[in-house]
Amino acid sequence: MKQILRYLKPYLGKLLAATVLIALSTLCDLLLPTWMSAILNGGIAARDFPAIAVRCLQMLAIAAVSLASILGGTRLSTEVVACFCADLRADVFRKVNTLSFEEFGSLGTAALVTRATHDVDTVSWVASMLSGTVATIPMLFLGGVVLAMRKDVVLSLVLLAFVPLLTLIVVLLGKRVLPLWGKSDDYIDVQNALLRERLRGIRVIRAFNTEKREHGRIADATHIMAENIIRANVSMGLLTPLATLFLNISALLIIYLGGWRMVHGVSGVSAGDIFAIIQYVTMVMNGVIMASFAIIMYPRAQVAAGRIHQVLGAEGMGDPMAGETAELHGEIELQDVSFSYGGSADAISHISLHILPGQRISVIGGTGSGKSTLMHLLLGFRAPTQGRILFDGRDAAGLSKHTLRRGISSVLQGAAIYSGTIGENIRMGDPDADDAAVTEAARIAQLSDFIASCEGGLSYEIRQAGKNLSGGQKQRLAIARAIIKDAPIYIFDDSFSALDFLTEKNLRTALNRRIAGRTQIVVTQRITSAMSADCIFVMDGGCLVDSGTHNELLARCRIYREIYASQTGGDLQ
Ligand SMILES: Nc1ncnc2c1ncn2[C@@H]1O[C@H](COP(=O)(O)OP(=O)(O)OP(=O)(O)O)[C@@H](O)[C@H]1O
Repeated sequence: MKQILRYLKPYLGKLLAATVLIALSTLCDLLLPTWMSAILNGGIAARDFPAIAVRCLQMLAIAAVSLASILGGTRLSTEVVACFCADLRADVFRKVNTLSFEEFGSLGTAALVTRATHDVDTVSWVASMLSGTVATIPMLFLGGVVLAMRKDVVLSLVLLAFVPLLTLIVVLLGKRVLPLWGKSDDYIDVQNALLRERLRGIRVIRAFNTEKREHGRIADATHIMAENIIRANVSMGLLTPLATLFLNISALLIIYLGGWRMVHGVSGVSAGDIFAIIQYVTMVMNGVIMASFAIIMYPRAQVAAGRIHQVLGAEGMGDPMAGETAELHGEIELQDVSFSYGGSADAISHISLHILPGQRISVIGGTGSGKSTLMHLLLGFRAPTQGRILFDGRDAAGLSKHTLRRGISSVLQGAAIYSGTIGENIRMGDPDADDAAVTEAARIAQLSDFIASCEGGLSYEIRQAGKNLSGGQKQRLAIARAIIKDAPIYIFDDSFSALDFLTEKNLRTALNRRIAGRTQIVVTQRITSAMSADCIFVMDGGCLVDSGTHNELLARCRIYREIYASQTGGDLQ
């Protein structure tokens, strides 16, 4: 919690001002019953109208100060809480960007969304407490008790009976609802993950007509959460009626006892005093409810803070070589590289290869043979568990992430497209590119006709994740984004699979012209996409089984020949 509360530091001035203003408003509220009692005692009872008028004006002034200060205080407090949440969310998002793939895997995307939304909201309750109620609670409690006692000590003792009872009830309710809240909070991750996955795959669900079954699955998952929330809210719903009951009983007791003492002349308490004491008892009880509620809420906020800290405190990928700035020239060497995702088998096993600057490379292999994993290692997303990767003879471990990312332009499998315009999506590759450069990249990616057909051209709005684009349009847009970046190495991981033969041919011709002299690695399962490369690497079961030109491999590599035969219908040679 301490680390999370650090986010209030920039707003300490406003927080303090909010606290002072809200405290001032509470002070005014505490004065009002005394003034009212003075009107009843000194004005109404004495039939002194000028005194009544003066007191009324004074009360009006006090109420006006109270109103102005509560408005100002609430405004500041709201601002502090909103900024606190915004800063915390921004930091969670910033941290998420630096998480390693292992951390991503262990936390899960849905949980990360929950941390940045629901958990931040829960923790923001502490911020709002600190920027307001923190002063109100002791003032209501102490002020109420002292001012009530000043009127009549015996009548004020009613508080002694009801305050502990009310506290006990709130604490018991808290004990009951806290685990229920905890369970429903835990379930938010599960629910988010289910919803996210199902919404992403909504087309498949519709295509296979499984809406009913999926609906049932989500309903089952949310049912548990709903059950806990209902039970918690029903319990908490008891608080207001019980508090009102206690208030009414205590008011009756004060009136009864006060009336008895007044009639029997036991004390000099007046009707005005009895009225004021009832008001103060109400204030004290409100203070008690607020304090007890704070005691209940704090552990919940603490759990949320711990969950946020899971993200903020994560080690992240880090960059031990940050600050290092080398220029890559396109030479890549792998020396006995292996990589494991943590399972028993290596995803990549003892791979050694050498790529010269400017070479056009294809990596071909069956599904799951380790092609994408190999590309992720080159991009520095993961580090080899064994062996070395060298760029221009320099160990990649000695290069900064910045050097690697500036030196390699890539289209990853499943081309990610973002909401925004076509132009904005392409410019992600080079934010400084002018319209002419964007248009040229789009031309090479065979997107010109599509862009011309879109209303607004480059300004055409793409919906979230490219929902209004076809698979081939998404791939070409991602290719345009990679092309616009000027880099010595280009990686295309399964980036042409959604293109028809002619479009791929035209695109590859224009691409080869554009990036001639740069190292080009095309990962593919299609023989037609691989065969024109200077060198083809054949992968199988995480191993590099052979490498060479198309003709060399046809002549000597059984796996390559099988791939060739299966895709061209040609006989095995
Ligand atoms: N994040 C991951 N966690 C655990 N195992 C993984 C992960 N990603 C891939 N693998 C495993 O590593 C192996 C290689 O996967 P990879 O994605 O590199 O293959 P690929 O050749 O690119 O396959 P495809 O052509 O189907 O994309 C597979 O057995 C796969 O199950």
